[in-house]
Amino acid sequence: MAELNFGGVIETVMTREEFPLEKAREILKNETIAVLGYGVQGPGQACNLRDNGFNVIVGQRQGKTYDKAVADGWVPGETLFSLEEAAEKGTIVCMLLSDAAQMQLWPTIKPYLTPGKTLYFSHGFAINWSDRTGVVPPKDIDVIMVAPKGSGTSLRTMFLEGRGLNSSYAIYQDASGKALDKVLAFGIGIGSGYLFETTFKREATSDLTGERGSLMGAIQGLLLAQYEVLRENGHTPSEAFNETVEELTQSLMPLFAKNGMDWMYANCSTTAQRGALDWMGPFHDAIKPVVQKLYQSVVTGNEAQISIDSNSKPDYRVKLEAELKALHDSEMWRTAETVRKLRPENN
Ligand SMILES: NC(=O)c1ccc[n+]([C@@H]2O[C@H](COP(=O)([O-])OP(=O)(O)OC[C@H]3O[C@@H](n4cnc5c(N)ncnc54)[C@H](O)[C@@H]3O)[C@@H](O)[C@H]2O)c1
Ligand SMILES: CC(C)(O)[C@@H](O)C(=O)O
Ligand SMILES: [Mg+2]
Ligand SMILES: [Mg+2]
Repeated sequence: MAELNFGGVIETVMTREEFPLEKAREILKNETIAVLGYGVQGPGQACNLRDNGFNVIVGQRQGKTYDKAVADGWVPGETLFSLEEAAEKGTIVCMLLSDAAQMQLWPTIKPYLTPGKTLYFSHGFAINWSDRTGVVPPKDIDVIMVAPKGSGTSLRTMFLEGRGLNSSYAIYQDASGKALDKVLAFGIGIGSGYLFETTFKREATSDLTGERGSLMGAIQGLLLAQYEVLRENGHTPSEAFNETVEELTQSLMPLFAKNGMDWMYANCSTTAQRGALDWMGPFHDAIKPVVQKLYQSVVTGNEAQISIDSNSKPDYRVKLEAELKALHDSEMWRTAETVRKLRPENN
C-alpha cells in the first residue's frame, strides 16, 4: 500500500496501480456476490461489478426498484431473486438495503450467513450501533465494508466516464484470514479509485457528521439563509440565486475542486479576496459550535436512533416525500429550475 502524506500526516492508501482489476477478479473468481437492495448504492455497485466481470446477483423485493433492476438487465430467476434466495445463493452477501431495512431484515438474512461466507456493508451504521440495530454477525464469517464517498449514482456515472469515486474500507471480522484481500478486491471491483483505510466506527461517525454537516444539511442551511437575506432586502430571485448557488456550483466550486481553495481565491478580485478572508472567521466561529453539537449527537448514537425511529414508521416515505416536495416547491429551488434552463448548454 502507498504511504501518502496528507498535510503532514502519513496514511496508507491502496491504489489501482498496486491492486489491478485482474488481481481483484482472481481473488473473487469463486465468489457469488449477492447485492441485497437496489436503491441508490445497489445499482451502482451491482452494475459496476457486473461490467468489471464479477459474478453478481441481485436480491430485491417486488415493486418499483425490482422493475428498475429488470430494466437494468438483471434477469428474474437467473440473476435477480427475492432477498432470501439471493442471500442463500450468495457467498458474499452485500447489505445494500437502507440502514433501517438492514436492521428490520436482519432476522431474515442472518440464517443464510453460514460459515465461510462474507457479510459486506457500505456503511458502518448497522455494526457500530449494533446495540440499537441488533446486527451481530456470527463469529465464523468475514465482515467487511467498502463505503464509497459519494452517491451510488455518481459511483455509476463516474465509472461509465472512465473515472472513479474514492472509497474507504474496513474489516470488522476476519474469520478466513483473507478478509483484507477480499475487501480490497471488492473496492476495486465496484470502481473505486483509491481505497482509504478506516474502521466501522470511524466511518459511521464521520459519514453521519458529513451528510448532516457541510455535504447536505449545513450547505442547505447556509444557502437558504443568504438567499433569504438578499430577498428580504429587495434583490430579485434570480440575483439572489445567482449570488448564492449558481456561481458557486458553476464557477467557483470547480476551481477549488481542481486546485484548492487558495486557487479559487486567487482567481477572484482583490475586493472579493479581502472580504472573504475577513468574513471566513465570523462564519467559522458561528458554525463551529453547531458542528460540535452535531458530532456529539452522532457519537452518542442519538442521530442513529433518530434515523432508526423515523425510518421505521409506516408513513415514513409519505412524510419524506412531502418534505422533499416542500424543498422543491420553495421559491429558491423553483428559481433554480429557471436558472438551470438558462445555462447555454441546456438550450
Ligand atoms: N445512497 C448512497 O449513495 C450511499 C452512499 C454511501 C453509502 N450508502 C450506504 O449504502 C446502503 C444502502 O443505501 P441506499 O441509499 O442505496 O439505500 P436505499 O434507501 O436506496 O434503499 C435500498 C433498498 O432497500 C430496500 N428496502 C427498504 N426497506 C425495505 C424493506 N422493509 N424490505 C425490503 N427491502 C427494503 C429498497 O427497496 C431499496 O431497494 C446504506 O448502508 C447506506 O448508508 C449509501
Ligand atoms: C452520499 C452520502 C451523503 O455520502 C452517503 O453518506 C449517504 O448516506 O447517502
Ligand atoms: Mg451516509
Ligand atoms: Mg457518505
